[in-house]
Amino acid sequence: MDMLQVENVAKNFTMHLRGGLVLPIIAKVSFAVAAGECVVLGGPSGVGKSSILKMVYGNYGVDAGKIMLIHNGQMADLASADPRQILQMRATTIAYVSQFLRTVPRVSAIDVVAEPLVTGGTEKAKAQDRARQLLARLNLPERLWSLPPATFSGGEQQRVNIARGFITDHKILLLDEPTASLDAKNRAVVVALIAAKKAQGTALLGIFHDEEVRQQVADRIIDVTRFAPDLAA
Ligand SMILES: Nc1ncnc2c1ncn2[C@@H]1O[C@H](COP(=O)(O)OP(=O)(O)OP(=O)(O)O)[C@@H](O)[C@H]1O
Repeated sequence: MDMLQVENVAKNFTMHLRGGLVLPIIAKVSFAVAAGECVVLGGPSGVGKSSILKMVYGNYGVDAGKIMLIHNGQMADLASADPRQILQMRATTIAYVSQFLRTVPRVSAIDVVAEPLVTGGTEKAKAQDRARQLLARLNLPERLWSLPPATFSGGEQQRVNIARGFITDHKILLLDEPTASLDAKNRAVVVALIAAKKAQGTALLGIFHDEEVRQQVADRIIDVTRFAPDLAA
């Protein structure tokens, strides 16, 4: 069953500082991701992979097309959803591991990780237990768990970010280079966590530059070059 269907999506960027110049980035982006499948976006740097992920998460607006997902048992179009609806979709349906953790002052790593579960109504102590399990699995030293991640290393912050993205049972999980700053041992943990999500029926859509990781996780690779806009039109 398709959990996510991207249909004829297009994205332009308008350069307001350059007299409103419109840059077409991608067009006619169409693909689907089924439950239990990991689809990887491929293609050269600058081709639009991150832009697609940001549109699917609602961070970037969409200039044309639809982003259909099963939300609360019904098909819904994220591309035309209002901000309040997008936040509801993020609370229950669609999760995202960004390239970099956005740290919040004075919030401990455990609470940063537990927050998406608490927001979804899980009791705080239970959410923190789950957060501890994930941080241990990702080999984050226990002495760091109660500290705010602002001073953590790049790889430590990324592991907090991964734990936060993987803690819920959302049916769609977006991954923007989750293994980029990790060592081999922790890359292998992330590959195993992805396999577990697939086995649970999660639909995963991601960007992985590491060829070995990509081969291990991808059921299908979509070359985004094929969505380059037809500039002759
Ligand atoms: N907010 C923005 N404003 C203007 N142009 C943007 C914006 N975001 C992305 N772009 C442009 O859109 C194009 C696609 O960028 P995107 O980050 O999606 O590519 P990518 O395939 O993910 O690249 P990489 O592999 O290097 O991360 C690039 O030419 C980029 O400069």
